[in-house]
Amino acid sequence: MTARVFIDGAVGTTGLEIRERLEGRPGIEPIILADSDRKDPRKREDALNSSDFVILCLPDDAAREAVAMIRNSHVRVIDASTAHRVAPDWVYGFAELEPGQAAAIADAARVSNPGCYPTGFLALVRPLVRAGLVPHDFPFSVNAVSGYSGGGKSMIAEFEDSDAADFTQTAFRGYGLGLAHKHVPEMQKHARIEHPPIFMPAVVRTYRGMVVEVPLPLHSFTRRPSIEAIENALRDAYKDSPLVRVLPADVSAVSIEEDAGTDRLSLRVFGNAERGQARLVATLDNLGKGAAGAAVQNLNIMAGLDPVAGLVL
Ligand SMILES: NC(=O)C1=CN([C@@H]2O[C@H](COP(=O)(O)OP(=O)(O)OC[C@H]3O[C@@H](n4cnc5c(N)ncnc54)[C@H](OP(=O)(O)O)[C@@H]3O)[C@@H](O)[C@H]2O)C=CC1
Ligand SMILES: CC(=O)N[C@@H](CCC(=O)OP(=O)(O)O)C(=O)O
Repeated sequence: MTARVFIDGAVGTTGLEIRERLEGRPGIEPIILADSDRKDPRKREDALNSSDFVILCLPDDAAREAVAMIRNSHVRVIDASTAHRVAPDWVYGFAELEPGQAAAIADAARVSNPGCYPTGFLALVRPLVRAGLVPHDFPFSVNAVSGYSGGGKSMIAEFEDSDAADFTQTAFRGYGLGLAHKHVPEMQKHARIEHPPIFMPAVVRTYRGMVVEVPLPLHSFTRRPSIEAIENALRDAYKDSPLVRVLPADVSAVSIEEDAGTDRLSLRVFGNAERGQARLVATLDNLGKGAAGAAVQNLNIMAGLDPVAGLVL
C-alpha cells in the first residue's frame, strides 16, 4: 500500500529537506501543493483531509490552524513546530528517548517532532536521570550553538542576503538572554526534571549543524558517579539505535560540522575524573535529527516502514 503524505509548508527550510528524503521512495507518495495554492485555505483543507499522513512544516500558529482543519479521523499528523511538544494528547516523536517510545509513535495519530536543541539535551540527560545517576532536582544548564538555518527562511536571509533589512555579518550571536526560550518547557517535561534548565543558545555563521553541551559537577552528587558510569549509561540507552551514537571521548576538539548533512546524533562524555567534572557533548544537524530527519524517521515508524529508510546515517 502506498502512503499519501501531504507536506504542508513544503517550500520552507524543513519542508524542502523532508521532500528530499521522501523523493523516489517506494511506498510513499508525497503530496505537494502548487506554489499558487500552498497558502489557499481550501486547497490546504482538501489536502489535509485526503492524505494518510500530514507533515506540518509551518510556524506554530499555522500548525495549530492546520490541525484544527483536519476532520478526517484517518489522517495521522507529524508536527515539526513547537505547537504541540508539551501537549498531553500528543506523542513526543523521539523514538530513542524512552523504552517503548517507538511503539507509542507507531500507534499514534498525533506526533510532535522534538525541537532541535531539546534533541541534543534530552539525548544526553534523560538516560542519566532515568538511571538515577543525576538527581531529578539537579539545576541543569545547557550551552548550545546552531547553524543559522535553524531560524528558517527569515534567518537564512538575515545571514545571506545583504539586501535584507536585518542583514548581519556576525560570526556568533548569543540569544535567549531572558531565559524564556520556547524550547525550555519541552526540555523540562521530557527530561522529567524538577526545574527548567538554564538554556544558553547561540547562532553562528554556518548554515547547518549544532553542538549542545551539558556540564555536570559529578562531585556534588550523592552517588558521585564516575565518568565511565555516565558514558556506560548512555551506551546502554542507545545500544540498538542506528542514529544515536555514543562515541569515545578520544578527540581534542568537537566541531559543529561533525554531523552536519546527516541524520545522526553523536554523544560524547568528556571529563576530569580527579575533579569529578563531566562535560556532555551532543552534535547533530538542526535540519537532520533536529527536524527533517526526525520527521521522516517518525513517518517511517508510523507507516510500518524501515525506521531509517531515506535517512543519512
Ligand atoms: N529550521 C530548523 O532547523 C527547524 C525548524 N523547525 C520547525 O519547523 C517549522 C518550519 O520551520 P522552517 O522550515 O525553518 O521555517 P521556514 O520559514 O523556512 O518555512 C516555513 C514555511 O511555512 C510557510 N507558511 C507560513 N505560514 C503558512 C500558512 N498559513 N499556510 C501555508 N504555508 C505557510 C512559509 O511560507 P513562505 O515561504 O511564503 O514564507 C514557509 O515556506 C517551524 O515550526 C520550526 O520551528 C523545527 C526544528 C528545526
Ligand atoms: C538558530 C535558531 O534561531 N534556532 C531556533 C530554533 C530552531 C528550532 O528548532 O525551532 P523549533 O524546534 O522550535 O521548531 C530558535 O532558537 O528559535
